[in-house]
Amino acid sequence: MTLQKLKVEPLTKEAFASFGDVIETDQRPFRVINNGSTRRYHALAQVETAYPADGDRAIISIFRAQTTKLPFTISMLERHPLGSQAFVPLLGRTSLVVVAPPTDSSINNDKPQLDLIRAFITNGKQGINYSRGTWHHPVLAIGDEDDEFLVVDREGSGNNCDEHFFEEHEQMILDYQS
Ligand SMILES: NC(=O)N[C@@H](O)C(=O)O
Ligand code: NI
Repeated sequence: MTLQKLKVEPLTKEAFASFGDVIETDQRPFRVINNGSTRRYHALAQVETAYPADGDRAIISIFRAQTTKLPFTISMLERHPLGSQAFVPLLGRTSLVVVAPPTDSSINNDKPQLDLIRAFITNGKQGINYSRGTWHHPVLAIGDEDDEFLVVDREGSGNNCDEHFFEEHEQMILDYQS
């Protein structure tokens, strides 16, 4: 059985719009602050939490991710129905991002739409913020050694991680040569 190979696209704000935000400074507006010494690239992304009145909190973590050996089989995607999740590279390395648009978590057997799954390569300076409910593969570091990301996501009550495992014939191959 030949699995579909995902086309890897360069990450851009426009291409990623239905999945979330790209956190970057290239071509972005800024405010000059601190007596002219600093550019503030303001509100590049919004942290979403489902139940702020019930104590949902936005938290900041660091993920040290082992490198993913390519080619890699995408056998599952996950989503966070109760909040957004942002990954910002700390070591300036490129990484791969595999996403599908959010779907209606209120219906049974809700799952990613196979034909809408897309793969992106970051430029090493770009971070991403998955919108609440965006299907995505867990972090995919592809450098020669472990990578590190600053992660901003939601802490609170309830299940905030749905996983969907594909049928074997639905799995996809992810590969990338720089
Ligand atoms: N589970 C967890 O904290 N990490 C994943 O959500 C991920 O997207 O890597
Ligand atoms: Ni996640």
